[in-house]
Amino acid sequence: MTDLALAASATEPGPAGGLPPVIDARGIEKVFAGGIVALRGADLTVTPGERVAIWGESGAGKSTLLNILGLLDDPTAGTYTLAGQDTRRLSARGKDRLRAQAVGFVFQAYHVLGHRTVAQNVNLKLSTIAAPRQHRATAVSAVIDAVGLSHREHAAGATLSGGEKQRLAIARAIVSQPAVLLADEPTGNLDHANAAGVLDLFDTQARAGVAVVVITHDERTAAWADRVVELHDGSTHGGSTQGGVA
Ligand SMILES: Nc1ncnc2c1ncn2[C@@H]1O[C@H](COP(=O)(O)OP(=O)(O)OP(=O)(O)O)[C@@H](O)[C@H]1O
Repeated sequence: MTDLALAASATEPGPAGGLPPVIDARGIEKVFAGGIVALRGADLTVTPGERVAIWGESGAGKSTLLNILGLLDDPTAGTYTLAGQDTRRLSARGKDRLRAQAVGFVFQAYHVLGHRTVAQNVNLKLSTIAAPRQHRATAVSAVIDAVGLSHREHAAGATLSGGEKQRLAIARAIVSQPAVLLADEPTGNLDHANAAGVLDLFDTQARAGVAVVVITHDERTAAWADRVVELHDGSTHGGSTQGGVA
């Protein structure tokens, strides 16, 4: 388990008697400019090591919720505690710091830098959290090995296959040992074998205590999750296992 996940689980046990949630979002509303209501009272609690799929039709608010969970956007109402920190109390800089330390992102479109090598892509994430320079090379090599890309460590990102790009994106997301991994359609561009490889890597993270939250339209990915949370018109169904807040 990562330090942040441990810190989050070191508080009182949750209402259900298990680990307290590392993600605890309640009554989340998001109204965009022009009055567009994307979320209307969404709830989501996720404990360390849990694998949660978020499922819902186009426009249901899935990406909006993921952006809020990843501190890329603020809710217009509701409370959100991430890794034990009430995000309403954080400055913009505090949110940047918590995001860099606690959250790893994986997107459908990979967002790999094509002109940088595999190792440089991963190393960039470590520079965002100011990791000690003497530890970076070892940490970078270890995660590149963990995702099965050692033979491509010095290849340019642009030369990787789609499956390799997504494994690189996962290496970059996990190198900082986040408490939470947030993924938006991570298997959407991949064939069955590569999608299964991505889910295997997520399993390894979950077993290490990382909370994994995945937006998906893919039934295999939904079947893989411990829990499927349905978003419908900005509201969650099954967002919490703890005390009926969903
Ligand atoms: N920046 C924005 N400004 C205004 N409206 C937005 C903005 N972002 C999203 N929306 C609207 O909020 C609603 C929810 O969008 P969101 O992208 O969260 O849905 P989604 O469930 O992820 O959809 P999809 O599966 O198609 O990606 C939609 O009506 C969308 O048009």
